[in-house]
This record gives sequence, structure tokens and C-alpha cells, in this order.
Amino acid sequence: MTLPIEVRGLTKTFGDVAAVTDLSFDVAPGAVTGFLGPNGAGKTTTMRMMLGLVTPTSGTATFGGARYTDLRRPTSTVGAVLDSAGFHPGHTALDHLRVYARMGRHGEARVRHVAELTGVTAFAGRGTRALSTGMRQRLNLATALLGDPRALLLDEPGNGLDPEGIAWLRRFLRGLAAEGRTILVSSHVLAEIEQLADRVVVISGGRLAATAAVGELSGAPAVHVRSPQAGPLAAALPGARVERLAPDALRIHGLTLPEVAAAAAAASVPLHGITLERPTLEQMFLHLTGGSR
Ligand SMILES: Nc1ncnc2c1ncn2[C@@H]1O[C@H](COP(=O)(O)OP(=O)(O)OP(=O)(O)O)[C@@H](O)[C@H]1O
Repeated sequence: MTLPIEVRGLTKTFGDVAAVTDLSFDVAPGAVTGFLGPNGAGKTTTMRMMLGLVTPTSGTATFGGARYTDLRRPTSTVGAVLDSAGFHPGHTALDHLRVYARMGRHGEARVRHVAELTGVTAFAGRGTRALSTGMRQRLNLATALLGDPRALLLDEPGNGLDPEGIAWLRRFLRGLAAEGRTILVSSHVLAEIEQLADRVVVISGGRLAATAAVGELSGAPAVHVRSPQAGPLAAALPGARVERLAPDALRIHGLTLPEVAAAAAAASVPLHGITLERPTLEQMFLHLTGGSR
């Protein structure tokens, strides 16, 4: 059975800090949903509220209609990784898994299985102090999977992973989603979410900024041009939005690179450089929110 997640009006204030304000979104089964926002946007607080670790000031989060704290077998329903600080220094990776398995009443066969699935087997006997960031992330994932949960909440699982690690995580999470699981993955890195997720929930300042398919995220890239005749070039680009970055540098929105190159050639303007520029997280926010923030 699939397990949709519904977040409705979640709000948390710590004293006079509004960490999360009236946040509502859905996480659908069978897909990887990214939860994207800059540092301090409220991602961790939201996930902690979803798991009943922080009491919301108001609002609810439900898994298949039930709050986490009302689930009969929570670890078999929702697997979560919220931070990677909790490794006992005297434990091996396998010890760590076994401790969590005992708490959730999962047997040794399950420990071996999740260790195999996540690649933890390769370093099962190594002390947790000697694990690389990538190994810790795998061990966290293995721990979250112990109860064979239908939903996964992962806070920054790509943090500190190299490109190969991200590629592995992408395949792994997509495989879990293809089995019908509901997966929410937070990150403050746009490029990471673009790789890992199908859909994305974007928050900023504790509020929902947008929900979108990953393909809709960044908007079209801009064209960055260097030319000793930047002024005449700008004048030769009707319909485009042109930012003058320096006397000899322009950022052009609304045209493709070949269109800019053709316009420069037609106006006999020499180009010293022309590149496509991917939008930054900030520019993406502007794009998604129509410039309203
Ligand atoms: N226990 C707390 N007491 C006071 N303020 C808090 C507490 N927890 C979080 N905050 C504040 O709430 C806001 C949101 O923090 P949160 O950790 O949820 O953001 P985040 O999006 O997860 O950021 P990061 O990517 O840096 O982990 C921040 O301003 C933070 O300082």
C-alpha cells in the first residue's frame, strides 16, 4: 500500500524566530520529492515536526492520514535520517545497525540485507570514527531502511558526497521510488536536487516558495557575453532582457546562445566570449516566485 504524505499549515516559532510559517505541501508515492531551500530556510525544523520530534505551533503532517506519533509501527512505516552526528565512537558500522535494529525489533537477517543493499557490507567491521562522509551517508540510509518503510525522510543525504556518490544515491533512491515508496529528500544545493528528485518543494524563510517539476526549476539559462562593444550589442537585442554587468560584459535573458551570436554577427559586433550561465539558487527563486521575493 502506498503512503502519501500531507503537510498542512505547519508553523513553528522558537521565541521570536518564525522558523516555519503556514507550510503546506504533498509528497506523492512512487517519486523522489526534493525539499529545497537555502541554509536556515526551515527544512530540518519541518522534517522534525513531521516526525513528532518538534511540536508544531500549529498545523499537521500525516502519513497515509495518520500523524507519525499515532503510527502503530513507526519505523516500519517511515524511515528517517535527520543528522549523522549520532554514531557511537566505539561501534563498528555493523554494531550501529544492530543497535537500531534492536530498537525497532528487526532481526539480523534484515540487518544483513540493508547492509548489502546500501553497500555498508564493504565496511561493516570498520569503526564509526573511521568512516568517510559517503560511508556515513550509506550507513544512515541503511538504518532508515531497517523497517522496510513505505516512506523515507532524508535530511541532506547528499551532503559531502562526491559526484560518484550522488550518482549512486540517485540510482538508489529512484529504485526505492519505483517500488512505490514515498521519498522526501532535503538539500540546499540546487544541482543536487536536480539530480536526485522528480519534483521539488522549494521553501525560503520558512514559507513555501514554489512546488514544481524539476525540469521547471531553473528557467532558461542566461547567455553571458564579453564584447568591447557591449552597448551596441545590447541595442541589437530587441525583446531580450539585458543586464550590464561591466563595461564589456552583458547577461542576456530570453534568447538562446545561437540567437545572441547571430545578432552580434548581424550587427558586426565582435565577441570576446560567449557562454551559457546556469541560474543560481537566488535567480531560481526569482524565476519561481515571479520576482516577488
Ligand atoms: N531549537 C531552535 N531554537 C531556536 N531557533 C531555531 C531552533 N531550531 C531552528 N531554529 C531556527 O529556525 C530557522 C530554520 O532552521 P532549520 O534548521 O530548520 O533550517 P534548515 O533549512 O534546515 O537549514 P540548514 O540547511 O542550515 O540545516 C533558523 O533561523 C534557525 O536558526
